[in-house]
Amino acid sequence: MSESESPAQMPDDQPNPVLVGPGLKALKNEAYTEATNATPGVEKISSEAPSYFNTLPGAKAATTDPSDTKSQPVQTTGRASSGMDLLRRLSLTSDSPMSPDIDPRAQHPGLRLSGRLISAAFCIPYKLNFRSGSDWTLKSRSGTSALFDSFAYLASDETSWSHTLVGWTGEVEPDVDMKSPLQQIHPNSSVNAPPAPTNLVANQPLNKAAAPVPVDGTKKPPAHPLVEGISVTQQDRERLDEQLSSGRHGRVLPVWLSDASEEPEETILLKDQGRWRRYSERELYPLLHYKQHGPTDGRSERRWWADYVRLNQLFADRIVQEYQEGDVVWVHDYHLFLLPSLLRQRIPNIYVGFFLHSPFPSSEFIRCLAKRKEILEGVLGANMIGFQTFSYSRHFTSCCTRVLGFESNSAGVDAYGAHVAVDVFPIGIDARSIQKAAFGAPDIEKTVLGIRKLYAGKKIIVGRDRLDSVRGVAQKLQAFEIFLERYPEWRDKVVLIQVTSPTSVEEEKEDPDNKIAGQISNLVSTINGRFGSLSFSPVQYYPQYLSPREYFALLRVADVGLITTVRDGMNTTSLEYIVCQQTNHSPLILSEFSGTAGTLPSAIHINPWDMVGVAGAINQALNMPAEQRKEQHLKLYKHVVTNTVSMWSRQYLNRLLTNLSSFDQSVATPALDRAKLMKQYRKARRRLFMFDYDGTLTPIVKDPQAAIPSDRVLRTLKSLSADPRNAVWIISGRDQAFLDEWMGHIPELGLSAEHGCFIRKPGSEDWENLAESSNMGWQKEVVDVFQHYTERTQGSFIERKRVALTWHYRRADPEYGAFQARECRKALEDTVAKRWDVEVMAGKANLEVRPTFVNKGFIATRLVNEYGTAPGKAPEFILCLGDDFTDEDMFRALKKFDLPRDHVYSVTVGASSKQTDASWHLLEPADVIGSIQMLFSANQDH
Ligand SMILES: O=P(O)(O)OC[C@H]1O[C@@H](O)[C@H](O)[C@@H](O)[C@@H]1O
Repeated sequence: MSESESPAQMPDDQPNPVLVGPGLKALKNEAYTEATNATPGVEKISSEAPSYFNTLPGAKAATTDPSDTKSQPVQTTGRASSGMDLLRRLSLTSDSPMSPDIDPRAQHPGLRLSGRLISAAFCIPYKLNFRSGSDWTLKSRSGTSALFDSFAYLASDETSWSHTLVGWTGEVEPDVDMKSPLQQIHPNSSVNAPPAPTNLVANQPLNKAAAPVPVDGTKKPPAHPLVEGISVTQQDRERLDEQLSSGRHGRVLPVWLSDASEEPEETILLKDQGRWRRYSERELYPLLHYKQHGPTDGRSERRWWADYVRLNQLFADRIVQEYQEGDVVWVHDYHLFLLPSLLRQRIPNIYVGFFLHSPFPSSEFIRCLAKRKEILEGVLGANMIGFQTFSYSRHFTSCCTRVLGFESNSAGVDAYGAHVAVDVFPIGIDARSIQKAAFGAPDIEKTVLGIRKLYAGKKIIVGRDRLDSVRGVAQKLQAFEIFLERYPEWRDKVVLIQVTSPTSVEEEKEDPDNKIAGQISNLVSTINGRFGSLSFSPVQYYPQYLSPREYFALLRVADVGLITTVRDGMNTTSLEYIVCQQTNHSPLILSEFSGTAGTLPSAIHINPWDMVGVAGAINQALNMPAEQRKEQHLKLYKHVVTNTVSMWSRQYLNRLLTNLSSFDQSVATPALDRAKLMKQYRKARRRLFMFDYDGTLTPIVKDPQAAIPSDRVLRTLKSLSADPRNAVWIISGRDQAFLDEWMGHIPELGLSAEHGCFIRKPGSEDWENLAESSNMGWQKEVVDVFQHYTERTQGSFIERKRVALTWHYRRADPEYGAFQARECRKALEDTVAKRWDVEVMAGKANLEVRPTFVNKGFIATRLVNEYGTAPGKAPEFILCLGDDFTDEDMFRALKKFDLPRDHVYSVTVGASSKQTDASWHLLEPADVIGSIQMLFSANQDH
């Protein structure tokens, strides 16, 4: 995720774990994240420094304790609102709690909600240190701070949800004396040792790592627990469950990722723990950020994929164990793309939302992914998918159309007949706690003064990024060099303080050459060599984690905030910077490639690839008059404090529930009950089968002529129709020639062509034309319209049948084809359909026109009527299967007969959430044949 890593930015060896043992003791100075939503037993930081509001002239102190979440906004007087009034009000309202949510159960009575919300995120908000048999050590996990704040909000009294967070434990680390000597120096050394930290203010190395390691030559070196694996017993796991349940994020259920087979074993061995992130962080993360790999033999990728599937399955298992009817599940981010579908397979009516925190690129990138189908289908199991910006959502819907052939528009995707809503929710931050940390944390004023003193007389440009190639640090340095070149008046008067924390990207972490780090340090040396002197270096580069205090102090002292990311889902650093600038009003230079850009139009937007443009923007920002800075900051600030992370959570959930209410999910179609079907099949002596062809007996393929029946299908139909008790019909939109050619050799089959225009009875070779008497004058007009669109839609073509006409766009560009089909349909409905009695039908990547008086429902009715409907005459077993809109006519026709319910099985092929008149569903054509073979072989046994 592309949120900033604050507030927990310290490296793991910082001596300030947030939570230690079951007592959940928080250390005062670093635990600001714990301050707003105090957990019993967790000590709060005190906030003595004046809040922004209190520092404003004439402002009335709202409360004495800014951490008091029950504080109320101050009422402003009746005079006209000045900018300052607004700021004052915003400053306070952002800090005051929102009124508790209205209970979603009251708002959406039709949904039968339980009031419980299960969030699924890749990792729990803590890093775990483990020693068998004793308490776990829990530290705040860095990164995705906004998301963790959202969980805290959902678990707080401010909402009526009962919240449970399900997440992976993350890489469990052994407690310090279980580690190898190497591990004791750099706890991260299995991954990438952090550089020796330096103190930002004193600029002195704190190099603890330089201490010599005592070596006892008489002892065998200890086994490396991260290599050998860590064994965690059932009791250890239970102890952790207990420790986790009392934090500010509410109930936290850890997912244990291991190779243990089905049932969780008594003792779990955690080994090569990094493997669980490999597929998502090596394959998905780069691609989502527009980076493509070179070709490989694909072996490693297959292994990573297997782990990715297992990871998602283990999450599904954990959630299913926890699930109660009416629960809402909210899945976060690309590590869990498969989870929505895995959940839906097991709980068809489940309410699931998904939110992607990273960018979603153009389909041109996604289509390069070997598992593109699985990934898209996985996430389409959700009822609603949220994105940070409109362009990401647009890319997603377009991808579903291009890669999966699903119809989509900006409101959502029709996946197997189910509507999956797609919407945009730019994430915010917890402005209130940032404000408190930046202005109220102990010693922060000292740190601010320290930095100012260090760079007295200089303008300070601040950059804080992760060292991923997509964060644009190299672009920033290059632009800064050009700035110093083109604007010599600023030399010696400006310093760029650039802080980078280690990359979070698996692939880059393990790059032995550390290319990006090398590139950055070369650029820093070049700039300092060119423009520095013995006493001053214009780039101060800190490759290290910062403590929250240093981080916020840095954002406060900045004269310019500079963000040049080349891809970023959101970029919450920019939002935190705005909160920290409430007294200075320093401008923000923001890359147009960050998700935040769309919501912050008052920042100075730059294209990070245009170095000269960025250099100009730096000059503009440094020269900006105070009044303009204030005015721009006011607008930015207003956005940040009104669009907080709590607001984001609420909006997402409200929209999800509204969508669920409008597409009645409670009527999800159940999977065909095969046992029931078989029972009735065995009992019945008169049985009627009606099969659609395309999409039911064969999968939909690019070229309609290539959709020929497989041997398995033909054998099944032959065997089924050989039983004299069975009447078996194919009721298709296909023409007689096609049906004759591929199924005509089975004499016992009944055939109906062109959506009911023709029928060929079992045992006969002649076709009856039911549309004989109708005037076909409409055909020429339809062909003319089709022709018009064929000429303008590359890859489309017309299929002329005897009566019905079909325009196919399956081989055209999917989005353009769908667009043209809509236009074509409108043109037909406005002209031909007004003059003639014909129906225009949208099929799967086609448009069909046929006379209105015949349809598949008419044939179904006729076939049932041929038996007669009186008891003893009517068929005792009817199985009718179809996949598309035209087959719904059959399902509707069957509903009109007054036959016993367990005698009639109407089955749609597609998702359970499809809007259909069928009573049952099967997922795909292979399941249709499987179910029929089951009946047939069962019958042979009897
Ligand atoms: O009704 P079915 O069997 O699903 O067929 C629908 C359409 O499928 C297309 O593939 C055929 O080219 C059309 O001619 C046909 O009408």
